[in-house]
Amino acid sequence: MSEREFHGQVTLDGPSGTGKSSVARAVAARLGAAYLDTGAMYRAATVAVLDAGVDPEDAEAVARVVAGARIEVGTHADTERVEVDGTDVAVRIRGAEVTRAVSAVSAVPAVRRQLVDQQRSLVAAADAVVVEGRDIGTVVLPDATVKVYLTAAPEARAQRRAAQLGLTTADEVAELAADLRRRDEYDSSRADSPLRPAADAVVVDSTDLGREQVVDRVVELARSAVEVRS
Ligand SMILES: Nc1ncnc2c1ncn2[C@@H]1O[C@H](COP(=O)(O)OP(=O)(O)O)[C@@H](O)[C@H]1O
Ligand SMILES: Nc1ccn([C@@H]2O[C@H](COP(=O)(O)OP(=O)(O)O)[C@@H](O)[C@H]2O)c(=O)n1
Repeated sequence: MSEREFHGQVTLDGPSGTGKSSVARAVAARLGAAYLDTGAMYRAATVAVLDAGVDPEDAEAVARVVAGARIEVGTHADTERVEVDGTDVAVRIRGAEVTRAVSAVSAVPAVRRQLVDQQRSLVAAADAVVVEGRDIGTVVLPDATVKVYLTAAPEARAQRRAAQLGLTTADEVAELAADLRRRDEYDSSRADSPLRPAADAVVVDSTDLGREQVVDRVVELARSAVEVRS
């Protein structure tokens, strides 16, 4: 099969800093597939919550605000479009304020139901798609063609994220590592759709792999899944 003949869904789940976004974009480009960043949707919902002046831990208020927000994301690997009620929030969703609050917002079941519905509609519109998040293989697309769960050692993840954000001082890196630990804990222990590998996911540990090696591995899995099917 040529890479471009892939039809189906590739899911990439895992904690922060394992390489999901960069790998998912590159795999989508290689397969000629659409790309969906579900984390960006939870981050956009968090912008709406913060702008409404609501406490991210107040589940009822969070659900109400998000139900009234229009969250739109693009599905092209090479351009990022994230909007809340028509305002571009693509830069703001990566800021520290949103990162601090996003795990609380995404633990609210009504928020998850709303965004999962939206994610499934976006996926249904694509013939081939790579979707990244925390619960894609377990909840959003349980019948996906290929499921990958990315892991990496916590120190490697913190180093990568620090380099990406241009953080250099030991204090900044320590603070970031603490934030990753806190989010891992929050995302893995929530009652609704906790972060964990699907039973049929292939676990790829990227600690000692370069980004391109991970991309090759995922493309290879997509290629063999289609060959097995045909
Ligand atoms: N295998 C890898 N080795 C080293 N750095 C990587 C690897 N994969 C991704 N990166 C880099 O690590 C940073 C975080 O990756 P990203 O894709 O944003 O992770 P995630 O979406 O899982 O949080 C980025 O700067 C990315 O280029
Ligand atoms: N499918 C998803 C995607 C993200 N999330 C939440 O959204 C947060 C941000 O996701 P992200 O993928 O942008 O995070 P990073 O890995 O980029 O740091 C996560 O910490 C989860 O709390 C989720 O609950 N379910």
